Order: sequence, then structure tokens, then C-alpha cells
Amino acid sequence: MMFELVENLDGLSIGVFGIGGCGCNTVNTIFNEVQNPQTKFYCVNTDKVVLEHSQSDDFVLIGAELTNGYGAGADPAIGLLAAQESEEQLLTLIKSCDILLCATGLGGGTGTGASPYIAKLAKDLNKPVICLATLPFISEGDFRRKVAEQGLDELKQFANAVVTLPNDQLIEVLGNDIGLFDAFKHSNQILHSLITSLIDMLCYQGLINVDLRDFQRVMDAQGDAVLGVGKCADESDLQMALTQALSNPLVSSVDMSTSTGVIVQINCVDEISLGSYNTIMDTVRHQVSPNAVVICGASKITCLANNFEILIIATGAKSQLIHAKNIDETIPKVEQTTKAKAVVSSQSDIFDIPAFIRSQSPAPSVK
Ligand SMILES: Nc1nc2c(ncn2[C@@H]2O[C@H](COP(=O)(O)OP(=O)(O)OP(=O)(O)O)[C@@H](O)[C@H]2O)c(=O)[nH]1
Repeated sequence: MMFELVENLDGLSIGVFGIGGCGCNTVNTIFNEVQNPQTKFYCVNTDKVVLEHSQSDDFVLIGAELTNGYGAGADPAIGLLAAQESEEQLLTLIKSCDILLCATGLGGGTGTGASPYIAKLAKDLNKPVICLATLPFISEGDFRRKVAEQGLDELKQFANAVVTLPNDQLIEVLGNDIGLFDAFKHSNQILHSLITSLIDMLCYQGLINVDLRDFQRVMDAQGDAVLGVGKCADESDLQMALTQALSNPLVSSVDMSTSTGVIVQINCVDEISLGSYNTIMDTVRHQVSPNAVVICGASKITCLANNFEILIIATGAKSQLIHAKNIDETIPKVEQTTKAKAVVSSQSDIFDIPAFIRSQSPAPSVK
């Protein structure tokens, strides 16, 4: 999928959209830490209470008439109708951005229903969209899994790249004893790290620059995307940071050797030796197919939290995600919106995670 080129990089504006409960949690954790005039944070939700506690530049309560601000009740049909009801407000925000980074949790009503629609609105305006989406815990039940899988398929149709973070991998990595809130915090931290590295790459003029044209070239690849960030304090640990970036255990893995486009961005506070730079680029080139477009960038960012940061974006890969065979056809699709019915799901076996999460929302604050 192609989109128009934004020529003026200096004026590039990035919109980070947190959609649904999980997306809003993510924006809440990032908002006060990213001080970048080119980036605006937006929370989008059907849940008025969550929005009132959100920390962002602006927010949209979608579907206020439909849901009265009480959420989508784990029904993506409601999430979709809500986004449609509030299309004008969403379009105002989307039009103000050159690139959209969307964070959402798939499996519920708002994020699953509204995110593909928001991506579609952006696509219709030729704005690139990168989506970071969590997938529900297996323990949340089959219904949520199916909803998430269908939502993911929808999202892939409209977004340029969708990176998935399966929540179950939190258990694999952090162990069963980790508290639910701590596990979510950890996952939100990964989302945080990926989003801030993307912002840095796009906003800071590099010594070796990945410009929007390069970025678009890689993002136009069809297939699955993977994003990874690795950080270190010493140049001697760069190889370890690269391994971290290439194999983040919390991000769904894809077969890198099938990737058709890769961006490798190195951010450093001061300087990186040519030798280290070349070693990193060679290692990445060996991991992908010889025909892949590999774009390299390096920027000096004096305000980085770590001395070195490596960001890898690989696109066009064949997925290793296992999809359920019988996805419930009754789950609504963005393109069949007129058929969608505003019926709140009565599934009793669904975990309502937002109720847990709401209690840990930070107090409202003004930036
Ligand atoms: N990693 C992570 N996952 C979350 C978080 N909050 C929710 N989730 C996951 O995201 C899925 C969707 O939950 P929410 O984002 O709260 O749901 P929603 O999109 O707001 O939908 P409704 O509540 O039905 O309106 C859940 O099934 C969880 O798996 C979070 O803070 N971090």
C-alpha cells in the first residue's frame, strides 16, 4: 500500500493514538516522559471514566450516544459503531498528523472494533499507520482470542505495519508468579520503549538519516512486521543490545529471513565507531534475505536515557503466529459496518480486564 510523501521532515507531526483501555494505559505511561513538540498523544475510548483519568494532549470519547460513556462491553461491533459515530472528531485528529502510531489491546470491544476503523480513516487520507497491539492471555478465554484474531486480520488490511505483543509471552518471560498489574506494566514498558524509539528515529535528523521516504519504502511491504529495541551503556555491549532488539521475547516473532524490508537505526548520545556500526549492519544483513531492502540510520541524540539504542523494524515477513482455524464469522467487520448491531455481549466467561486496570489509573494531571 502506498501513501503520499511528506516532503518537509522538520514539520513532521506524529500522532500517538491509544485506543481502548490498554491503548489508553500505554499513552498514560508515555505521555509525561516524551517531551517532543512534534509528537501529540491522543486517547480514544468508549469509557468515559478511563478518559477522565487519561494523560494526553487530547482525547475523544467515541460513541457517547451509543454507549453513554460506559464502554463497549467486550463487543467489537460496539467499538466499531462508536468510532463511526465519532468519525468527525477522529478525522480532525488524524488530519493533524503525518504518521499515526496506534497502541491497542485486541480482544475487547473498543480497541478491537475501533482500531481497524481508525486505521482505515488514516489509510483513506494516505497517512502511514503503525499499530502495536497486545493479544489476550489464553486464560481470558476463547471468545476474546477469536475476537482478537479477527481484529488483527482487520487491522492488517488497513495499517501499514502491525506488531503484536501476546500477553501470554509475559508469563513465559516473567514467570507465573508475577502479579497481573506488574505483568501489564512490563508489557506497557515494552510498548513505551518501541514507541519512543520510533519517535526518536522519525524526529531527529540523523548523521546517517532514515528519512520518511526510506521509512515508507520499508512500511509498504506486505506481510508481518516486527519491531525491537535494544539498549546499552557501553559500546562494547552493542552486540548484546542488537540481540535484544532482534529477539524481544515479548514481541511476536517472525521469520526475519523472510523479511523484505528492514530499518536499523542506531541512536547514540555521543559517538559510535565505524567498526561497531559496520558489525551491527553486517549481522542484520546476514539475518535477512539477500534481496531485502536494508536501510541504516545513525543519530546523535544527546538526551537519550542510554548511551546506545538500536531500533530494528523488519517488514514483509511470513508470520509465525498461529491462527485459530474456525474464526467466528459473526464477529463484525469494518467493511460490513451496516450489518453491525449494537448489542452488548452477554458472554459470562469473559474476564473484564479494564475493571482491574481502571483501579490503577493515575490521577488526572495537566501537562
Ligand atoms: N499488556 C496489556 N494488556 C492489556 C492492558 N489492559 C488490557 N489489556 C489486554 O487488552 C485486552 C482488551 O482490553 P481493553 O483494552 O481494556 O478493552 P477495550 O478495547 O477498552 O474494550 P472494552 O473494555 O470492551 O470497551 C484485554 O483482553 C487484555 O488482554 C494493559 O494495560 N497492558
